[in-house]
This record gives sequence, C-alpha cells and structure tokens, in this order.
Amino acid sequence: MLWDYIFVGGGLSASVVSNRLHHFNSSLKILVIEAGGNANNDESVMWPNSTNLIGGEYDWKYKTVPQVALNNRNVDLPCGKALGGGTVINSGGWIRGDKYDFDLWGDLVDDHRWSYAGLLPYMKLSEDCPVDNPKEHGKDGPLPIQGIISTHREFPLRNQTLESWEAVGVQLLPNVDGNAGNPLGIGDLFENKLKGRREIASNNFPLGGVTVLTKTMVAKVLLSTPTASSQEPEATGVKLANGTEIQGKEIILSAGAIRTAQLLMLSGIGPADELKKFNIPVRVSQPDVGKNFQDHGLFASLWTLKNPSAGYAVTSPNPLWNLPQYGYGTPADFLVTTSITDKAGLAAAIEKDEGKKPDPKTHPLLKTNRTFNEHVFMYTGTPDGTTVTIMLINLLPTSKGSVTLNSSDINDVPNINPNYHSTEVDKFVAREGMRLQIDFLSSNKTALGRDIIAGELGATGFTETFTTESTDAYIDARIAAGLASTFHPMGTAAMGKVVDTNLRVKGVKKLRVVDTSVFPVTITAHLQVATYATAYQAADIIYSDNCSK
Ligand SMILES: Cc1cc2nc3c(=O)[nH]c(=O)nc-3n(C[C@H](O)[C@H](O)[C@H](O)COP(=O)(O)OP(=O)(O)OC[C@H]3O[C@@H](n4cnc5c(N)ncnc54)[C@H](O)[C@@H]3O)c2cc1C
Repeated sequence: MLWDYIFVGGGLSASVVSNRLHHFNSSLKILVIEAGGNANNDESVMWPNSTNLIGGEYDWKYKTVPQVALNNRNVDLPCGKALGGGTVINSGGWIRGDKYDFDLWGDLVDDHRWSYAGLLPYMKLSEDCPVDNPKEHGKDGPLPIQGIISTHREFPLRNQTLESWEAVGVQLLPNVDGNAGNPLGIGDLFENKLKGRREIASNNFPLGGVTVLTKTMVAKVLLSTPTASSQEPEATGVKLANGTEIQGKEIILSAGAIRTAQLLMLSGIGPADELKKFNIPVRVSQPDVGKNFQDHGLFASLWTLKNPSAGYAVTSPNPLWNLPQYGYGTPADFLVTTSITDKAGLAAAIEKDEGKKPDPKTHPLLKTNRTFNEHVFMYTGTPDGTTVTIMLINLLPTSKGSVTLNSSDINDVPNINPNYHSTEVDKFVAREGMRLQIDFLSSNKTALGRDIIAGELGATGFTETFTTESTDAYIDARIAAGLASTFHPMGTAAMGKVVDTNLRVKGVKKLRVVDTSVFPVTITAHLQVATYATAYQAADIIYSDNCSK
C-alpha cells in the first residue's frame, strides 16, 4: 500500500489535519500512527476528578534534565501518549493568548497567514464559544467551550476576588473576555469541556475514513537516496520501531515538540555535530532542530484561610460544592493576565542578560505592554479545607532550551532541557508576578488580604513564608525550589528556521511538521487554541499545495 499521507503521532494536531484532509477528499488514503492507545471512550479520563491523567497510562511521564537554575531538579514534564495526544490528559484551559504574539510570528516569517488576522478565522472555526461576539468568536465549531459565567458558577469569593484584583491595579476586561486578542486584565476562565466532560481531539475531529494504528511507535522517516539529478532527499515512508517499513507520498510529523525533534534527528535531519555523536548519517544539516525549546514555568503557593468554617475551599462541607456545575472544571472565578509594571526593573534585567542597555522604544519586551504572567486563584488546597491556592504562570520566558539525543534509538527518551529561569528577565518577571500575588492575597489594600486570608502556608525547607516584606532573595529561592512545568513544550522545529511557512521541512521533499514544534515565537498562552488553529490552517495549506499540482 502506498499511503497519500502518513501522520507520525496521532495527537491534537494529527487529529485535526487528518480529519480535515479526509473531509476535503474522502478518497485520500490517510494513515495515522500513534504510539499510545485509544482513549476516545475511556471514562477514566473524561472528568475533572479522573485519576488516570498525569502519571497514568496515557502520559509519557517525561522528566527534564537537571535544571541548573532550579537547584538542579529534574522537573516532571507530562505529555499525552494516546490518540488525541495532550487532549487526553490536559486541563482543557481554552486560552487564546495575545494578538501581539501571532503578529510577531507573521512578521518574523513574513507570511501573514500566521498573524492574528490570519489565524483568527481558524480560531473561530474550531470553537463553539458562549461569548456573543461574532468578530472574535465562533459558535459552530466542533469544540464546545464552557466559561465560569456560562456554566452559572458563582464561587463564594467572586466579589472579593474581583475587588482585590482591581485594588492591586488589574482591570476587568470587556465582556470579561481574555480570548479576544487582548488578554491583559481579568477574564472569565474558559475551558474546552462540555459540562465538565473532556473533549478529546480525535473525538471532536472524528477519524472515520482515516486508518489509525495505535500502540505503534515510529522510529524514523525514510528518505530517498540522492541521485545525480536531485540531491535533495524526499521522504518516502516511515520505519516503525519493530522494523516494519511503510511507504507514503507525504509524511507529516505531529509527534509533539519533544518527539518530532527526536524523529527528525534520528532520520538524519538536524545539527550535524549532534547526529555524529550517535553515528547517524547526516542527510540534511539543520542546525536549529531541537533548539529554541521553551515551556512555561508554573509556581503554586497555598494560602491559609482566616475562617475555614466559612466553606470557601472545595474540600469544606459547604453544600455549594455538591451542586453539579461546581464539578465541571477548575474551581476559579477568573483567569488574570498581567504585563510588567516596573519597566525600569525589566530594562535592568534585560541589560544583565544582553550586556547592553535596551532601547525602550525598540526592544521587543519593552516597546509595548506584552503578556508576561498569568494568575489563577483557586478554591482548592490542602485536603482539610483550610487553604486555597494561587498559580503563577510565566508566559513569556526568555530562557531557551533544547531537545538533544540520548542515543540513536527512538525508545530512549531524548534529553529534555527547557532551561527554566536561566535568564535574569525570567527571574525578574516571576518575582514581579509573585509580589503582585502577595499584595492581592495579603495586603491591607485588598478585601482578601483584610478579611479572608491569614497568610501563606509556606513550603518544606523554608522557615519564612511569603509576606509583603519578602526579599528578592527569598522569592527567588522559593521559586527555584518550587517551579514546575505548565506542560507546554514548543519551538523545536521553528517556522522560518526548520520548516517554511507551508510547514515543509527545509531541504527535504514531501516532509512536513504540524505540531507545537513549529511555533517560532513564544505563545503567551496555554497552547491548545494556537495548536488547533495551526492545524486547521495546515490542513488547508497541505490540501491546496497538493491540489494545485
Ligand atoms: C497534563 C497537561 C495539561 C495541559 N493543559 C492544557 C490546558 O489546560 N490548556 C491548553 O491549552 N493546553 C494544555 N496542555 C497542552 C496541550 O495539550 C498541548 O500543547 C497539545 O496537545 C500539543 O499538541 P501536539 O499536536 O503538538 O502534540 P500532542 O497532542 O502531544 O500529540 C503528539 C502525539 O504524538 C505521539 N507520538 C510521539 N512520538 C511518537 C512516535 N515516535 N511514534 C508514534 N507516535 C508518537 C504521542 O504519543 C502523542 O499522542 C496540557 C498538556 C498536558 C500534557
């Protein structure tokens, strides 16, 4: 059999692209090869309280290499291992991000299909969104989106939370909507769920008519040998880990930012020095494969309630928590996104990293109010119901890491190095975010600080807790000890460097990448929305490329 398209990895991106290609032409012979199983009807992953998610059978359970700036800790980096990929175990947060990032992407690759205006039609096509704003939102897409407002969840501290955010200078967004291009402010928390039920990409983009192999690992892409008339190799198929070879007219790598980079390198496409270490013949020298790797760091802290018997925590006996809608998703009133207010401090951190004073008019981190931090105040905490949690997510890391090989065998997990907080800017941004949270939860300025929160619980190994008096050194130490992953690997086959704007791997015919590897700029949001939109657009590009031949 000669397949028209072979997808390597059957995750979020492959589900969308293969479904769309089949929709365009049902006679296409499409094969999706997925290393994990099929969880489409597995009730053990369907609900927010499921226990088969992170650490379960559909998680690769990756760990990073020791992170130098985080006390050399190996950080857990779960990734979906199933048809539907990350959507089988993810939290479902539906967060579009900042128009600015997409415009930067479009400008960087000089192709405005990848700008916000270029991707917006696909963002709208994918969603069935409760917000009435046809300019920004779709209502007919395959992915149902629920918000806190649309599911009628009125959490017990909603008013105090809103008032407290406003008291520390964060504004409520128009329509409480952070998914309309400008996320900076207080927005509703949207989730890709239907009354709490998980939406798996391979269910919402059904794969009927597409042939799917699960529990099958691809080891590498097969490339033609160069001839006198053509030096540029062509992808002709894939080799499975069990040695079987399968032939295809076009191969699409959608194995996620970690494995796609590994597969490219194992196929002889990557940095020559890296391939030579493992005696892999260099077919196409591509120095940027595996570089530019990024993830968002996440830091959570627990805060003790003054009066736990008031029933604010999910695990308290408050009967509110037994109403069905309160089990639909993340128990939080808002998703709050902030920039940096101390621009002089940011400029000083940039100067330390870059060795020269940045020009505030032209420097990409200073010339406009970028999205830097996300804050989610949640009604969950310790099981005894005495605490609540706040998460800080650093959405615009300037640290860059890498994915490099550990061996020439696909079964060996590559070296995963997000290089968290290796820059002064990242440390500065985390500090500013943490100080804002401390003010929000424990200062006299806010309703929460005055009436609700007694103080921070603290962390193992520290005698102090977070207070408005905390020093930079203390905040840095806490973050180094506690920073975790947000599970957003991206950037290892960046557009403009490794792939062109039609997602074709440079220097190889008939080989493309469609997944979060291709993001050439940091997407300052959880990655689903951008990934769905990228995959939608990819399907249009691939189909029209091949139709026009
Ligand atoms: C725990 C967790 C929580 C998350 N929460 C959110 C959230 O709330 N909101 C949000 O927007 N995003 C979230 N994400 C991120 C989001 O799910 C991912 O960004 C997205 O799934 C990436 O899509 P992808 O197509 O690039 O890769 P994936 O969806 O990861 O798909 C890659 C697929 O390739 C397969 N594969 C890999 N190697 C091979 C091989 N050699 N052979 C065959 N198959 C292979 C994998 O098993 C996987 O199924 C979360 C992710 C995780 C893991």
